[in-house]
Amino acid sequence: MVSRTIPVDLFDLVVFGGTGDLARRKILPALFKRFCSGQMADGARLIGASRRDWSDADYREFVRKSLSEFAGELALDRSLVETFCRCVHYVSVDANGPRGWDELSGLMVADRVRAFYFSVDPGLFSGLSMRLQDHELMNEQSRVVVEKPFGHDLETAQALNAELAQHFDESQIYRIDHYLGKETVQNLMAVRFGNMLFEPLWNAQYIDHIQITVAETVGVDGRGEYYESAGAMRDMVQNHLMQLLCLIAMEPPTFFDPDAVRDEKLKVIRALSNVEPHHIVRGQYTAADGATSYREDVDNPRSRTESFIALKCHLNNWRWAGTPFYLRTGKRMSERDSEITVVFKETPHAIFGQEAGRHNNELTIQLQPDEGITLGVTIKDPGPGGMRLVDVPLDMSFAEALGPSADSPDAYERLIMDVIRGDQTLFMRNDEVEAAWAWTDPIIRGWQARGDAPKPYDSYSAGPDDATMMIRRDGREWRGVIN
Ligand SMILES: NC(=O)C1=CN([C@@H]2O[C@H](COP(=O)(O)OP(=O)(O)OC[C@H]3O[C@@H](n4cnc5c(N)ncnc54)[C@H](OP(=O)(O)O)[C@@H]3O)[C@@H](O)[C@H]2O)C=CC1
Ligand SMILES: O=C1O[C@H](COP(=O)(O)O)[C@@H](O)[C@H](O)[C@H]1O
Repeated sequence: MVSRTIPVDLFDLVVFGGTGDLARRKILPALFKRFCSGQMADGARLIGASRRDWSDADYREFVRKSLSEFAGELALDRSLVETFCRCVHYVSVDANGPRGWDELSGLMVADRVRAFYFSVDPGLFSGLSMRLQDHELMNEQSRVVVEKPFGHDLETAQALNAELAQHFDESQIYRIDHYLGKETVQNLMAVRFGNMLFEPLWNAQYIDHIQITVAETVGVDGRGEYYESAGAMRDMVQNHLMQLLCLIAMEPPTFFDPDAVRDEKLKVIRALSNVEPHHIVRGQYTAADGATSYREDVDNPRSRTESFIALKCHLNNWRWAGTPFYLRTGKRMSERDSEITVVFKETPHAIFGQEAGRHNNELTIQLQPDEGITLGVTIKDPGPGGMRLVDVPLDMSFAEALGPSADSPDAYERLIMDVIRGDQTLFMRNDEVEAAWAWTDPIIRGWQARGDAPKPYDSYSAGPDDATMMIRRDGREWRGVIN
């Protein structure tokens, strides 16, 4: 089942790195699903580009395999797959040399949107940008899509921004953070700014603290080399968790338009305080339950890279002064669970007495799996036992509440269509990315200077005990299934 939508303008989507892992697992299936939904107008094309000497037919075969593996039931419909494949082309292009550029140029059609997706190593961005310009491939409706990682630190991110700015206008650059394309993440904005109910209470006066957890059961899989140089802080916190924090904490933008939203997010990042060393716990998974250790996975018996991080931070602004934000993310944890929990303060006075129990309302925004939003409300425990209080959930499971139309498109489906529509709201601006690095860098430099080693934790566990102790010292507990 795919959500049907009106077609976007006619486009050519050129995927540099079209034969790579990301294209195979995410980009091609996402485009196919949008095709099935009727969102790709007749004549729109996907053009795969990479060095290998393939024909259209070879690439179509690659696309068929990708769809059968990653596009679910839709890919069982062979006539759909074959009709889609007729929109698919391939050019052999070298980002670092002259090969293929004239051919690519010759393939382009005037008067349609051109999106150039850089799904390659960031070391190739410069060559691609230069050649796109030299071959006059950019028209007034052209965009470039840039994958993560966007830099390794502030300095490299600034250099990358400067490099891109030499060739493209900021309005043409779409920096992907796929978390922003997740349906529930967008719903977070709808819930906050589409209801009168929450916003008056959305501040330090009523909110005790906020938790953001993004836990994965997978390890680093085949990405050991990249991950060794990144770790959880650069891989997840600097971008995905930061974006979630922004959306939960930002002021209401005046309009739902790209710059209004990104201006507000930027203010949040700039308001982040430095993180004290004792408010950070780094961990590294060890072998357990038949699973390999992190060090085995990355083939480095001395690795000090973190596969888990938990930290407490504050926002230095009027709305949030005094409200801690607890962030944690890790690989090889006991469950796949991404959620944000907003824990409200207790009522100021316990009219039913302490023996009735006191409770905090909690708003839980579940990103994955099973997207939904739950509000914990305190009621009387039923029965004749007197006034005892109990929490019950007011549940907004999207699938139950909205039926089949709640079927969420994958983040890449949404984001690729936004690129074609020319809507940058869910993409990161240059200053946002740099501000995120400016906050991240001193934290990393701090633990490097102290020589801190990550704490070991068992694969498929809740992470290091120190993370539990960190929040417990504040008289609080991690929420959700991992605690
Ligand atoms: N895979 C993932 O899950 C994720 C990946 N990313 C990012 O996406 C980008 C791509 O990752 P991924 O797909 O995994 O990488 P892969 O190594 O699987 O693919 C790299 C692609 O680049 C092509 N390529 C390499 N050199 C050149 C060149 N000189 N000119 C033209 N094409 C070239 C390769 O094809 P050929 O060898 O034929 O040229 C291949 O298609 C990276 O920046 C990565 O960090 C981001 C999030 C998740
Ligand atoms: O960007 C990344 O995200 C994935 C997690 O994405 P999700 O959509 O499956 O939650 C993570 O595994 C990867 O390490 C990171 O680079």
